[in-house]
Amino acid sequence: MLRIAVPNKGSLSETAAEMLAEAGYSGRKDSRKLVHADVKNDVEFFYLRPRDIATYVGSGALDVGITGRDLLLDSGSDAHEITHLDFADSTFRFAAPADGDISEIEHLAGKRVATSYPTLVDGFLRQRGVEAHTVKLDGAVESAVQLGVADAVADVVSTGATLKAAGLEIFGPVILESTAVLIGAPTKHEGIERLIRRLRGVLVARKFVIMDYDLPAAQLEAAIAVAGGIESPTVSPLRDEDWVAVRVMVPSDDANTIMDRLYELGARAILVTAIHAARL
Ligand SMILES: Nc1ncnc2c1ncn2[C@@H]1O[C@H](COP(=O)(O)OP(=O)(O)OP(=O)(O)O)[C@@H](O)[C@H]1O
Ligand SMILES: O=P(O)(O)OC[C@H]1O[C@H](OP(=O)(O)OP(=O)(O)O)[C@H](O)[C@@H]1O
Ligand SMILES: [Mg+2]
Repeated sequence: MLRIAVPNKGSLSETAAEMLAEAGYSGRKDSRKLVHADVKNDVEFFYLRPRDIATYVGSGALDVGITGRDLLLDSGSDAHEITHLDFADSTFRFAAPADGDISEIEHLAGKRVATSYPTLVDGFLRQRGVEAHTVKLDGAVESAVQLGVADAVADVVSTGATLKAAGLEIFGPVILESTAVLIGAPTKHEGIERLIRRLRGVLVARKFVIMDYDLPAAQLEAAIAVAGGIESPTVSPLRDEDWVAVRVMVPSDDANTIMDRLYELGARAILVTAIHAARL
């Protein structure tokens, strides 16, 4: 049985559970349950704190897990990143009071930096020869400066709203671009390939839609230049020989722009449908 670590709470847990459900796995029904076996698919899920997942997978106790790239790197574990999962995108940045005297990484020398990711931050500062003191906090790191326990922070930034509300401003280089990732144990379990294929299928189903349209045959090359599909569009004859029917996968975010451009080329009856599952 493939043993899979999934986040039991926090920002990653809901989407991770949704993706596994879309990949055809059964999940726990009761949010307090810590283990769930999906016997039909020969996998067992362990619901763990996101921060602990890399430790379990790196030790080989579990075969694979879903966590954040920032948490993986901060853990220092032997687990490795297999693939990104396209959610929980964030950057990891330094920030300090907007009107203060810290605006470059060098200004952190001798200062206190609050963070929930001390290994990551210490390593980054050391690499750049800056000697600062990290203050380890569990969360709500943005309040540390206002409350006087630190001079600057290093934390996850998504919209930037939390930093702004705390009167802090980003400075210095990007410490890390993070995202949710699938991580694997040092020794590979044979069942992992099927899980990866299923999750990649979910990513495609989430990211792409199918577009069907009818087009004057003479415009085919121009239309393919607008939307070329993943490999090559399906082109079928219509009863009227001057027209063809085209089917192509397009990124869902671009669907409306592509429809506009195809319409301008003469395409008609443009239909967009969702993909429920995919194996490319
Ligand atoms: N606002 C956010 N946007 C995107 N990703 C985020 C955000 N906040 C946290 N993350 C990501 O979620 C992961 C942290 O998981 P964790 O469960 O600790 O989230 P959390 O929301 O901080 O949970 P907690 O309830 O303990 O605060 C990290 O990979 C981090 O980059
Ligand atoms: O840039 P933003 O969109 O404002 O998001 C970033 C904030 O989100 C997370 O906090 P979370 O809600 O997880 O609380 P925490 O600090 O207690 O972990 C993260 O730690 C930042 O504080
Ligand atoms: Mg958080």
